Amino acid sequence: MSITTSAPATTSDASAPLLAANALACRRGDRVLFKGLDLKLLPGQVLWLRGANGRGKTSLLRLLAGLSTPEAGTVERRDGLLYVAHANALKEDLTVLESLRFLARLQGRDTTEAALVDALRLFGMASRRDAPVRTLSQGQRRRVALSRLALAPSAPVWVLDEPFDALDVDGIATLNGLLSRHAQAGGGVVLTSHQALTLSEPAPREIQLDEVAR
Ligand SMILES: Nc1ncnc2c1ncn2[C@@H]1O[C@H](COP(=O)(O)OP(=O)(O)OP(=O)(O)O)[C@@H](O)[C@H]1O
Repeated sequence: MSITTSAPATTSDASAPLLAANALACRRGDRVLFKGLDLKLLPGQVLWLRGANGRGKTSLLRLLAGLSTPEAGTVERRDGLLYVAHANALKEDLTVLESLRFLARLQGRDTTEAALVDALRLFGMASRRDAPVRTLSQGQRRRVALSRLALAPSAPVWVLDEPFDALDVDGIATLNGLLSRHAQAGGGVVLTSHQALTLSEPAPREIQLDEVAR
């Protein structure tokens, strides 16, 4: 069974998918969370993965990112994927700048300090570059974690778990702008969000995990 999407196909259907899940099944413990799940992410698309708490959104994102192995099915992805987990994975005792450098290196990126500061500036965090992470609010931590998205050149596929969590109105606008530019440049995004999206360009395609077979 295929998952359903709420928007019609886009004109980029002719392009090769950035990411494709085929007949995917996921088991956590003794429970099958979903099975027979098909999904394609085309260049220029933002997919909004929805579903009730515990339905398996994070589990699916981790499968798409190659961080866990499916019970059945396959995931095909182009080279270059950036995964931002729900947890910010920032070290409390590092500074903001050190944290972003560390995250960039985990991605295999050796980025100049100027580029790191530019990315922080986009999220309004450049002035806190020397502050220890432990002194930041939740929203500020989210901004630092998301600054990875602003490091150019970026991976074509972004997999983002609750990226809007804890962001204020300005932070949401900044992230929306980044998502739009990424899609316009031919990238693709799969994200989860319990809050309604305000992104309009491109209009996100909804994927309702509650409708997928267990
Ligand atoms: N390590 C684990 N071992 C066993 N079961 C797990 C494990 N991690 C998660 N689960 C279970 O898998 C199910 C799906 O969890 P997941 O985090 O993917 O859901 P979600 O849709 O992202 O939820 P939420 O909206 O609450 O973030 C849950 O019922 C959870 O209890």
